[in-house]
Amino acid sequence: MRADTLSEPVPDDAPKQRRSAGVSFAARLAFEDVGYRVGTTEILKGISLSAEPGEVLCLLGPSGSGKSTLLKIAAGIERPSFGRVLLGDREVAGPQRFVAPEKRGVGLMFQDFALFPHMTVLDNIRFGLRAMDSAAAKREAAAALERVGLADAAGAYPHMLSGGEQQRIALARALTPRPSVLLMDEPFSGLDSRLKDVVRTDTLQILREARATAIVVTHDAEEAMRLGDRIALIRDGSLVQAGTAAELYGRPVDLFAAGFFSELNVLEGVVRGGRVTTPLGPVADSPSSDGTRVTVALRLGGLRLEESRQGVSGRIVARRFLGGVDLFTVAVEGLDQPLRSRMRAGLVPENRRDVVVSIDPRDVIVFEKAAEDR
Ligand SMILES: Nc1ncnc2c1ncn2[C@@H]1O[C@H](COP(=O)(O)OP(=O)(O)OP(=O)(O)O)[C@@H](O)[C@H]1O
Repeated sequence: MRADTLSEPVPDDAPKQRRSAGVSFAARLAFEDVGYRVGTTEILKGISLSAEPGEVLCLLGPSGSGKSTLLKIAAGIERPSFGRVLLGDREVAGPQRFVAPEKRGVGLMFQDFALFPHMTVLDNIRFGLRAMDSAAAKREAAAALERVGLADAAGAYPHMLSGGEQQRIALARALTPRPSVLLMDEPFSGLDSRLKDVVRTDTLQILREARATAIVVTHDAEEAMRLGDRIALIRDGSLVQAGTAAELYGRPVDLFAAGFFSELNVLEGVVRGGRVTTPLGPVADSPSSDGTRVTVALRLGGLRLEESRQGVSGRIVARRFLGGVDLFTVAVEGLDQPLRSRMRAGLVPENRRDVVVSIDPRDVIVFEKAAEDR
């Protein structure tokens, strides 16, 4: 695992309160129409996006969508083929300008955050403060260790620490030189799921205390929702949608965005008399004209299986107990594919096969065909 910082070290005469408060000079980082090509392959296709000072922005997308490349462009590890990157008011990459990574004052924390195995924890953190006089660097590093709750580990070597502790050391190391922006690529991917939750929560708290601007790459929508003040969803090198978790979950721009945040049933529908009609009956209002064909996404939690209410008949063909919920597969007349439903565990009796299917309108998202085809 590797932790690195590309920040310029804090000068010796830095104000004392910076040391004790652990506050960085958070900056805005903006991508303006950033593109990246390798040969004729367009890896990033003109991305405009910014992280505001003190904000945690998550870059979310499937594997190969270009998230890491965008982060490397922010760091200065890659040069954009076109467009600009601004750090505060300063252009750090553009057609006529390229600021080297070590001159940008950004901190990096990548998935392989490799602490130096032959150095103690304290020395690992001091490494990022090489230009500082030794006593000041030691004080600074000790304060950083305290901030991440590992003051007692100063003399330990990395192999003596758990994965989560190593991750916190790496975070301390990246933050100690007070980067104006911290760039993190899948920082929790090496941790098991239980530890991940704890370390993620700790990390968010440390970022808040440091008031750092952070850009975090992840392919996990839940992680992005937990961490990000805003989320930028990327697919095939393009920005699909940026906004808060609630905006992306509640008003996804297309089926891809909707599917990234929830498991869905997808149905065909058509507008008749101001209502979207499907084989499950009318599911939503629509301002579109009669005959407009639409795609209906239905979150699994919004499909209820009941005994006696009026509605469309279905037959349970499979059922799985998942702890707090049961997952059902239900065949419904008029639909080629069975539907899936998630219900609170135990609500549907074990021996029930025939059910009536009803829909919670809050879990219905309608896309006109043009949006779906985007
Ligand atoms: N220097 C390069 N030469 C050729 N292809 C590249 C280069 N850099 C990136 N790519 C390709 O660009 C695409 C985007 O890569 P990138 O690592 O940015 O994706 P990602 O979204 O971070 O994926 P992951 O989550 O798997 O790391 C991939 O298909 C990758 O193979």
